[in-house]
Amino acid sequence: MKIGVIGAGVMGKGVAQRFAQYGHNVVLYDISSNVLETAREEIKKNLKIAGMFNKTIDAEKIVANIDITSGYEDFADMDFIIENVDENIKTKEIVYRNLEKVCKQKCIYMVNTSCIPITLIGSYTDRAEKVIGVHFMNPVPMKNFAEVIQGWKTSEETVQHVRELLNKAGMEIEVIKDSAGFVSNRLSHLFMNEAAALVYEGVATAEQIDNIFKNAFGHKMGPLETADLIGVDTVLDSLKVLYTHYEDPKFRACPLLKQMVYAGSTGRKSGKGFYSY
Ligand SMILES: NC(=O)c1ccc[n+]([C@@H]2O[C@H](COP(=O)([O-])OP(=O)(O)OC[C@H]3O[C@@H](n4cnc5c(N)ncnc54)[C@H](O)[C@@H]3O)[C@@H](O)[C@H]2O)c1
Repeated sequence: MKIGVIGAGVMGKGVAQRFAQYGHNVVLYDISSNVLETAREEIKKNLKIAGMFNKTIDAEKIVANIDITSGYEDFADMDFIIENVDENIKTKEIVYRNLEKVCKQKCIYMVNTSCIPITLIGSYTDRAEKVIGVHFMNPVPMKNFAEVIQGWKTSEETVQHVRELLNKAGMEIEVIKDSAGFVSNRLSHLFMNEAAALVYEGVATAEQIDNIFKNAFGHKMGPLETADLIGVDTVLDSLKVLYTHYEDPKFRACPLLKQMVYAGSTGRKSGKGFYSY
């Protein structure tokens, strides 16, 4: 299959790597030339590390399945698009309007989003029946599960095609109806936001909160370790989407998250968040 991957940040790089590993031809695009310049090298580095534990992984061969592009023209012949740009409705709208100008009518759009309703994204296109949410988990090459979201107009045929593609790429899925934040992030963002509020109020340190969470509930990671892994900026963007969509104060972002983003403390990707890396 030919797969266009849009956005080469935390998620886009992981998505490109997974599908290239499963033998697909991947075309990767990002609006930032800096991001694009380093994307293939970073993917190759990750594959080389993975290759130390799994001798069947041939980093050079897999990376050869990934082409980099600096424009939309190369997406004309794609079977699937997997979009991973910022969690910002305006940014995503621009991308889908651009895709509509070039992609063949049979192409399925897979929206990787933390919270944005898939029915809304479908409204930016003339193919809402072929628009589906695929909420990949981070890090994508290692997480063999995705939450799949069927928008109001997403067809059963599209669900079936995406199920096949993901199953063949080693992934299990759970298909749910459309709702901002879906199942995973309506729950997890309340945990992360409240954990940030506990730090903000000085009730406990990030380490203490994560330790209590892990030991009390048996989770592998605490909410603040998770926020750093996702990206504090992405968590904040997602809370904004949830707050706007539900108009419910329970999703109002803790001011500490905003200050951290202003300061560039966005978590693992910047080297500093609730923890230092
Ligand atoms: N980080 C996570 O753990 C996680 C998990 C699941 C889903 N998501 C979702 O995946 C999406 C991407 O998240 P991320 O963490 O990779 O973000 P990121 O900030 O790491 O990467 C986003 C990338 O999109 C690029 N971009 C911005 N505008 C663009 C445009 N118009 N065209 C092409 N590229 C553009 C940016 O340059 C950047 O490289 C978001 O919607 C996010 O909510 C994130």
